[in-house]
Amino acid sequence: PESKRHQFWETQPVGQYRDKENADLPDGSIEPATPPSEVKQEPYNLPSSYEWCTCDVNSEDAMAEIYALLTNNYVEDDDNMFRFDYSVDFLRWALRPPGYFPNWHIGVRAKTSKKLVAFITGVPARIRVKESVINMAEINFLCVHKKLRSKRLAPVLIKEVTRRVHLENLWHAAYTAGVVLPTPVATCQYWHRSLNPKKLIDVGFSRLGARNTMSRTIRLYRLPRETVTPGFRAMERRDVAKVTALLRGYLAQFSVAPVFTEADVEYWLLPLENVVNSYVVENPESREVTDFASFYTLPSTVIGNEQYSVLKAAYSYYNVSGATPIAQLMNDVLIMAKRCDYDVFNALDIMHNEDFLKELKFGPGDGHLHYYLYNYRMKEALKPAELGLVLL
Ligand SMILES: CCCCCCCCCCCCCC(=O)CSCCNC(=O)CCNC(=O)[C@H](O)C(C)(C)COP(=O)(O)OP(=O)(O)OC[C@H]1O[C@@H](n2cnc3c(N)ncnc32)[C@H](O)[C@@H]1OP(=O)(O)O
Ligand SMILES: CN(C)Cc1n[nH]c2ccc(-c3ccc(F)cc3OCCn3ccnc3)cc12
Repeated sequence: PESKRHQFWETQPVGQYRDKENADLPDGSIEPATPPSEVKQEPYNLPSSYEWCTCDVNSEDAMAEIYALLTNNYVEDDDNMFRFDYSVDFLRWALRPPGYFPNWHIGVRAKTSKKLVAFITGVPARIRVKESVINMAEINFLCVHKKLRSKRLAPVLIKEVTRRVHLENLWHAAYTAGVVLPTPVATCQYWHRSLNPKKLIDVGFSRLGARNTMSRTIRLYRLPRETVTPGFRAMERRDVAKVTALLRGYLAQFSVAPVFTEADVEYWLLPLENVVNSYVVENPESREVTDFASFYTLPSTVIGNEQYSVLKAAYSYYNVSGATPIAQLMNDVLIMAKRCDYDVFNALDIMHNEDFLKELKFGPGDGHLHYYLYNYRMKEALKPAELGLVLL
């Protein structure tokens, strides 16, 4: 894809293909900070029939509009069989972390109909990149209505969120995408573990293996009702301090990872019904919290299937195997997901996930998720196992 031109991305402070020849460029920021007074004060120009709006995530109506735009126009898999169906509760959770900026929830409306036709968001995050801890923005939910595609609206949305992040004196960002852009800091593979194989085959997510019958396949993925690890239970507020210590210690080994405070752990990792599930292993004798595991809930719309309309999917989030073998810990998580009626459990090959994927009968997905940093050059791409960051 090096020959492919990136008219917009070539203008941005991101690793450029042409940098390859320039091996002596150091890793780190590409551009210096700009004095706040020099940051463009007014929004970028939109095509004349569109206008900017700030979406108030505390408003039911605004959330309904955001939900409607995304559920009909957001990310689909390569075969256009599934489309992410982020729930309103999930979006509120994803967009209001401690210290969030309301004006980083950016919409575009058609002036006449006032219809929401595009969206992009940022939330603040403290992320360590190698030895540097950087306050940055996590960019997500970039979406242009299907009817307005290929009109170069995305670069305007990206420049506008960049401008608003700059106004808060922040100069870096992290984002992920299924598409290849200049230039990934890491490229990960996603894996799927069937929990409801019959439904997955009926919707075309999985195919029956040549030498396998349906009943053999159902038996292959069967899970017990009960977890096996003594002290395995749902996380509670009283666990926040111990989970924070456990997680901070664990994430220190990765090249890119969030730096979580107790407030972050309380916000991002306490169970929230239909949004995030989290579990601890508390040693019955010592009362020590030795392990942690979590997943988030992100259903996908099944596009054009009479029998089913939604695929209930769980996504591996942050997991720490301390005293429990990671395959045993994650198998207990699979058992909980199956008990909560999930159809599939997804995971990326990041952190130590490779240590359980094959053993727990995950199969490889058909695409990749690329990780990006804005305004940070990293000459050598990272291996997925060096990544300790999960974006929603
Ligand atoms: C210091 C703070 C910095 C903050 C900002 C950091 C950067 C944040 C960056 C954003 C991170 C978002 C992360 C995130 O949300 C998670 S990735 C999910 C993105 N959303 C979707 O895939 C939803 C369905 N697709 C769409 O809505 C449209 O196709 C979108 C809106 C994707 C593109 O709309 P379009 O109508 O199809 O296309 P044009 O308007 O004509 O524009 C074409 C240009 O857009 C470039 N493009 C395409 N997809 C992209 C993507 N996923 N990231 C970045 N750039 C993307 C493309 O390379 C081309 O530029 P080039 O000509 O240079 O190649
Ligand atoms: C991360 N966050 C930014 C959303 C996002 N954007 N683009 C994506 C491309 C892949 C994945 C992904 C991540 C982990 C995973 F286990 C499966 C995935 O996609 C399966 C294929 N698919 C796409 C849509 N419906 C199904 C997420 C994303």
